Amino acid sequence: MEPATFVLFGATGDLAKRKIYPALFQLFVDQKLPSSFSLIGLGRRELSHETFKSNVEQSLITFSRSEVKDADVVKKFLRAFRYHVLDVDRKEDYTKLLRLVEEREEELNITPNRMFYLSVGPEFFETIATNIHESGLGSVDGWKRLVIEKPFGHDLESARQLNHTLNQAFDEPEIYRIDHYLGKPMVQQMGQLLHSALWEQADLRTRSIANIQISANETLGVEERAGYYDHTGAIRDMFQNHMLQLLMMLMIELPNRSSVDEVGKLKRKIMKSLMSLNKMDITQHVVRGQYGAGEIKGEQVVGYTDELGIAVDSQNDTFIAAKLRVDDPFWKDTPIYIRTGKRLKEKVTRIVIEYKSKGPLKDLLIVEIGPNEGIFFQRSQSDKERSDVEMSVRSQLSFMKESVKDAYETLIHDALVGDKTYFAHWDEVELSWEWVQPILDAYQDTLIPLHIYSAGSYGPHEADELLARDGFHWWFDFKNVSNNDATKGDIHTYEYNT
Ligand SMILES: NC(=O)C1=CN([C@@H]2O[C@H](COP(=O)(O)OP(=O)(O)OC[C@H]3O[C@@H](n4cnc5c(N)ncnc54)[C@H](OP(=O)(O)O)[C@@H]3O)[C@@H](O)[C@H]2O)C=CC1
Ligand SMILES: O=C1O[C@H](COP(=O)(O)O)[C@@H](O)[C@H](O)[C@H]1O
Repeated sequence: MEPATFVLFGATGDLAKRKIYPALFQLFVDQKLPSSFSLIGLGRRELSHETFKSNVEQSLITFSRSEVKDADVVKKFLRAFRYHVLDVDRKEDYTKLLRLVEEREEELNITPNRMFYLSVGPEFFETIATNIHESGLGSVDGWKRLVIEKPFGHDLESARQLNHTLNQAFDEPEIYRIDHYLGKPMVQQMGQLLHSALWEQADLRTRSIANIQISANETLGVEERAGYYDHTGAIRDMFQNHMLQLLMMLMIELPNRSSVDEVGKLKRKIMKSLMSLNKMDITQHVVRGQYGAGEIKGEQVVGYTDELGIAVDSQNDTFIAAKLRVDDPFWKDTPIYIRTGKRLKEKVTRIVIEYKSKGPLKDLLIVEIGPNEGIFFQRSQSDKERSDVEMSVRSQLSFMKESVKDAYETLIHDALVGDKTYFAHWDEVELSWEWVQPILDAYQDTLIPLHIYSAGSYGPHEADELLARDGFHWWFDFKNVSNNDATKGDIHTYEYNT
């Protein structure tokens, strides 16, 4: 792998501690970092190199997925780390940063390949990109790359504006937009696993699909992110990016497997084929919710507007469900239902493909993305009550060979080797915003009611009606789900109702 300097904006922040350092450490342990590697952490607070390193070490102890046992390994890893004080608005800080980066490149005798990772608030993205360009940090003989965290814009217009500014400093092939759902092992292996599953259940290959359901249900509430979340909501936080990416990743695999080289092109085609919603459709096809007080895993939790930092009269959405249609011969009769929300009954990200059938037995292909992973075939009796799911057969068709990797490990590694396959490309991002924008406008004009749902439920019952109108129901909204501690990854035991 080519040598590289990793310039990390936001090195003292939450994401760096929880995700970026543990991922880099794991890559180091797995010998997947360049042999000549330098990291320069940036933040406003004054820290010595040593204090910075010891903070990073602490974050490894707390968040690393493999136990940090060998002090020598950590010490070797931290040798690459330096800290530099930088305020994103102060141009002179970038000039000093350039000197430090060049010094380190000379010291290590490495080609100036620079990866700028923006783990800071989105309000800083444009300023930083511009200053990288103007300071000369981006004028390199080697490669330069910009890794950018979400959210990418607040709406269609701001996303276009942001992209325009970034393009003054970086070309599109140099911009790596992280969508951590694309780094999830199950999402990356979905194509391969789905096709081996369809090999086993060969008749499904030719059967028509009745509907598709994509759910990303969370038990967590807004946590400490009130400032961000209260003007973002479920639609911008999850739907516009992660949920639409899941949809694209699924649809490029059905009905036939596509070549990996074509991923970008196919995703664009899919987004273009999504039928856009007019005002009337939106009121009928989109359900918006906000959690009220309730009980999660036996504990009482407060409603959204009683959360710290949230306005008491906030009209922000913590839940969205939508019905999508695709203008394509294969998909034209197949509704796609997507939902995501906070403070729901269980933590699960799952895709259910329900096949058309004449009798009461329904054939389902289930892609479990997290916290459980695998592809299952299930033949189920479906009764009028949505939760009355009688499990007659459930067989695991495909499973992950390597399932423990964190999305950030994969994505940071891909960015270091210059593989953009699992990053969100501008066209997809723009098309996603284009699709979502009429819903944002409808929210703004209060055309869609905000339904309050009890924490610990599966969301507002209007989300059930969305499917019931078409003769369907959400699969696996179980009556009883016992979860263990969410912080340990939300492992469940399901109690099927028979
Ligand atoms: N945390 C998470 O779980 C996730 C975060 N993200 C995204 O990642 C990004 C970072 O989030 P997170 O780590 O949570 O945020 P934090 O608020 O925890 O950290 C922000 C970082 O930005 C630095 N910073 C703030 N203002 C300035 C400034 N004027 N000049 C230079 N540095 C500054 C802070 O350093 P200092 O205070 O030292 O200046 C700190 O290191 C955001 O875009 C967020 O949306 C995406 C997915 C999940
Ligand atoms: O990006 C985000 O994702 C998380 C959910 O991620 P998951 O990997 O646990 O499914 C969500 O909680 C957060 O609000 C959002 O910003």
